Amino acid sequence: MRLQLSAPSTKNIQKTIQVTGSKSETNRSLLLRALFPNISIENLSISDDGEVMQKGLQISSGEVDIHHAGTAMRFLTAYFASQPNKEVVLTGSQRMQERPIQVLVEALRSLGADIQYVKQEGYPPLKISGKKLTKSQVSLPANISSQYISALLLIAPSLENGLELELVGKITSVPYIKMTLGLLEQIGVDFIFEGNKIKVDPKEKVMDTKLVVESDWSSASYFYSIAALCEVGTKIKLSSYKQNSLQGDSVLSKIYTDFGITTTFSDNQITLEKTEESRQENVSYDLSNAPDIAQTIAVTCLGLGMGCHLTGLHTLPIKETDRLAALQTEMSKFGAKVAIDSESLTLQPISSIKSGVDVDTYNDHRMAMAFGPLALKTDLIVNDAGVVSKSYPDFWKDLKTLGFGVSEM
Ligand SMILES: O=C(O)C1=C[C@@H](OP(=O)(O)O)[C@@H](O)[C@H](O)C1
Ligand SMILES: C=C(OP(=O)(O)O)C(=O)O
Repeated sequence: MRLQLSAPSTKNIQKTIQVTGSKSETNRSLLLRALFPNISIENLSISDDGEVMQKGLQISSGEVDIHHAGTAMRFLTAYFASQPNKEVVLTGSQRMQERPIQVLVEALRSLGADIQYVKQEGYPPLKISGKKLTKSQVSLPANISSQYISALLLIAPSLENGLELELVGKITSVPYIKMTLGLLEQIGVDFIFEGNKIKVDPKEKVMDTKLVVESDWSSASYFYSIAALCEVGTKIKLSSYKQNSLQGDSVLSKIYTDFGITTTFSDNQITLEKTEESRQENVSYDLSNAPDIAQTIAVTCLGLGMGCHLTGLHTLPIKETDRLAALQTEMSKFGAKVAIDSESLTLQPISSIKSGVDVDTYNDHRMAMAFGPLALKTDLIVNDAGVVSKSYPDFWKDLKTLGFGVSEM
């Protein structure tokens, strides 16, 4: 699907949008419910990643294909490895077969798991023969992906001796680890997280517990970007959000004050209001705790003619695409000057951007969604726009609700 995007007739938007549940909270909650059946879940993410996780958890033998879903790949690897009587081949899209998983496989093997690489050493697909894991101490690098750590933490309470993790190196994407621990806390699991050690106690049964998934903050980022590119007075309300979020991307409410956006929380809703024009020429952020909003922020800056220096982006090259390279290529099409290295991106301020650009999306939902708001500044085309279904299938429909021109070519 190739979409032509154009600006709404008014840049003073006053609308309300219901955003689907967080895919990160959803896929954790689903795994916990598979281990502890008296958990119930509300506001599940309606998305490809949530769907493949639900399907994967129902399978006991044969092939499980999780497409592009990183969390499903990592969480299900730990799940199947710890389930006696289950034997599966866990596979995914071509890109998933290029996303590393060795750290998790090594950690699980050190606990006694039986996991074989089907094709290339260190990468999916994996042949997993589930076993009862009785060892309880594991050490693993923490600087590549926090999902390996969350995967181990999620199965930890179901192991007969619990689990003690030693995290080696600088811990990346820390809020996602805290999100996992936050959910364990909600189901009554005891743990200690001190320095580079996490200890999780075993738990045989949990009380009847309802996990209510908050809507997705990474998805909210595109509305922050839209509000920032609109006129002062714009108000966009999003449901269902709360002030004490488990999601690290809720840092958006602070970051976007630099772009003139004030966030107010009330009755499960946030209101994003553009209260002033941004007065800064350059901004800089360390996004090692919030990697998924890097693309949004970079494109907001491009639209506002601002420069930015984003650091802590060392995980971006191994996500749905190499996001640093993809951002550089696509922003350059608009006339931007963008420099990247292995962990940062620098955008120079520019006074005007080119129109009629064809944005390529590289099978990455966030490439499509990050560039969408730029239609407020210039007409553009988004190629393979259906990729948004990974986390936010209604994204284009919701853009139409805000008044954007969205037409298939
Ligand atoms: O645990 C999670 O739900 C996630 C962790 C992050 O990955 P890394 O830890 O690999 O940075 C994030 O980018 C991803 O979208 C979701
Ligand atoms: C990196 C992402 O997802 P995952 O790693 O779960 O595929 C994302 O949604 O931005």
